[in-house]
Amino acid sequence: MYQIRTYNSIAIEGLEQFSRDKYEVASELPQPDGILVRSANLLDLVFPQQLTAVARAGAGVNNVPVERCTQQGIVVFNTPGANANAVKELVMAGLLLASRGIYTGLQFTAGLTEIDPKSLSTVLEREKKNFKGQELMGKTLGVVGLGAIGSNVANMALNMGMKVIGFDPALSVEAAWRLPSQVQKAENLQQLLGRSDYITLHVPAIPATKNLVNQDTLASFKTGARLLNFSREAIVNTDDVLTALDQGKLTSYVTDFPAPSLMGRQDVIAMPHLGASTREAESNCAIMAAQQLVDFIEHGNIRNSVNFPACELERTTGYRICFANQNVPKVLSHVLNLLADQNINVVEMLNKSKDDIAYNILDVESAPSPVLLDAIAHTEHVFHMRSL
Ligand SMILES: NC(=O)c1ccc[n+]([C@@H]2O[C@H](COP(=O)([O-])OP(=O)(O)OC[C@H]3O[C@@H](n4cnc5c(N)ncnc54)[C@H](O)[C@@H]3O)[C@@H](O)[C@H]2O)c1
Ligand SMILES: O=C(O)[C@H](O)COP(=O)(O)O
Repeated sequence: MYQIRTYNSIAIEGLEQFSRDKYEVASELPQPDGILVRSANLLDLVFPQQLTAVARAGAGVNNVPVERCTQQGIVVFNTPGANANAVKELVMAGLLLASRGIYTGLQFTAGLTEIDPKSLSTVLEREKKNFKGQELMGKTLGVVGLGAIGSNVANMALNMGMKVIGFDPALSVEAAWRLPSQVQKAENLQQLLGRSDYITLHVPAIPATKNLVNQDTLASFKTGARLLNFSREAIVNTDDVLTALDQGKLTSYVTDFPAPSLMGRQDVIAMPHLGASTREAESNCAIMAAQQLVDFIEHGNIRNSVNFPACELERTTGYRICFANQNVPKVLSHVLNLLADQNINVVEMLNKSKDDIAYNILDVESAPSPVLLDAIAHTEHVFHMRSL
């Protein structure tokens, strides 16, 4: 039996991907083969010896110690795009909340519990001027990061009659194809910030994006701009945003990652990390993460890993050897020689690399002996080996 340890509650549709005759899935397993996680913080977790994979049912992997996983031969997966529509829809709500007096207006009407019903309409009509807003149509939205979520948001904004300008220095070819031609491409962040009435952030939390919005970049914003952060807390310097709000540089800040100092302000709309919290997104992410985990655990296939190369091979024989090694010459040829020395024929094989890591799948004609497998596992530069 394989063991899968869950952190966070994972949608049932995902858990159903693990057949009961092969898998034990629970939140309290001491020696898991795989981990399934959402936002739980694994940064300080000591990983058990036989752990082979961590699957993040979602996009951001800043709660997973990816570098340490790589060093320990643990493959980290995420689920690109599986919750993008959910985030896009909440960004749409965020744009409206930042534009109209919805939030303050609701607070006002909620406080009218004691009012005389006969005067209600008079009071509402008298006070509504306090909650006047502006329309999105014709305004410019700056989208920072044009990946799965950013490109969806750009499309949505165009459909709402907004102009859209985008910035993404590392746009993938796939993402570029998804992007509507009406999206203007900013040459740099500063240009985007200076042209946008609304700015929405859709970048990963990585060292390069830490404090991306800070005192200096805020200086490039149009006065009165509105900022939306559905990415991560670390991408925005909260103190600098508070100063910008106080000085009127920013009109409002909508965030899915509220810091304590942001609470209780009328110009901050703070949500409790709700971006991916829809039935559909939770299910999509859980199914995708679980299927990737099963395919890796049972067949060694790698799809949507953030630290290992993509490597998928249809099974051609009953004997499969998978191994990972430092991406240096002669490792694969050494392993092939070990197999040849034992008269073991390779029927199909795939070798892929990503940065410093190479990963190999070898389908062989006959059963490799424990001694041969041991020799492969101990080949110089090999740091992970499984016979499946
Ligand atoms: N609020 C939520 O619940 C929620 C849900 C999903 C994702 N997220 C966050 O949103 C992030 C983006 O998700 P995604 O699915 O669109 O990921 P993605 O990988 O598809 O897109 C991220 C894009 O950001 C770009 N990028 C990286 N550094 C950049 C920089 N310095 N400037 C501009 N662009 C840069 C990348 O090239 C990529 O195109 C995630 O990493 C996660 O932190 C939040
Ligand atoms: O990166 C993500 O996918 C989101 O932040 C969603 O996180 P969650 O799965 O904890 O809702």
